[in-house]
Amino acid sequence: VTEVRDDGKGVLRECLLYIQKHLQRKDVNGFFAAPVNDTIAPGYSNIIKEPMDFSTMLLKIENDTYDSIMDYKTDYVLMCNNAMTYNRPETIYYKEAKRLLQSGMKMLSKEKLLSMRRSLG
Ligand SMILES: COc1ccc(C(=O)NC2CCC2)cc1-c1cc(C(C)=O)n2cccnc12
Repeated sequence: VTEVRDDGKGVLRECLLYIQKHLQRKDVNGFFAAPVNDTIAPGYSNIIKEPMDFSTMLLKIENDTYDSIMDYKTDYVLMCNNAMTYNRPETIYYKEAKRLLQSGMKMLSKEKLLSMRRSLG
């Protein structure tokens, strides 16, 4: 049996792709699928200094930019917080961001990650 020598980044990439697939499924309208631009959101680039969206996070996963799941979680929280900063609480974007944040924190909870790490061996 040839032992699969992994540089470690491969395992992390697989985990992150799995996590992103499940988290992005919650974004049914695709509001977080691509960068927000000033045309659909007036003044967005003046208010949000560090934009983030799922397509950018996917690129970072594929380029092995993240060095841990917690590193990925930082971008995920940033994406949700941006939406809760720019949009008023009564908007669909704020409400979706709040929902994404809650479901994401369950998936990215310490317990969950520990059990995932244990199952990966
Ligand atoms: C990639 O971002 C988007 C893509 C598509 C849509 C969209 O289909 N909007 C229609 C639903 C009512 C208009 C909205 C957004 C969108 C996301 C956001 C976020 C995430 O703040 N946003 C804020 C204000 C206005 N539009 C948006």
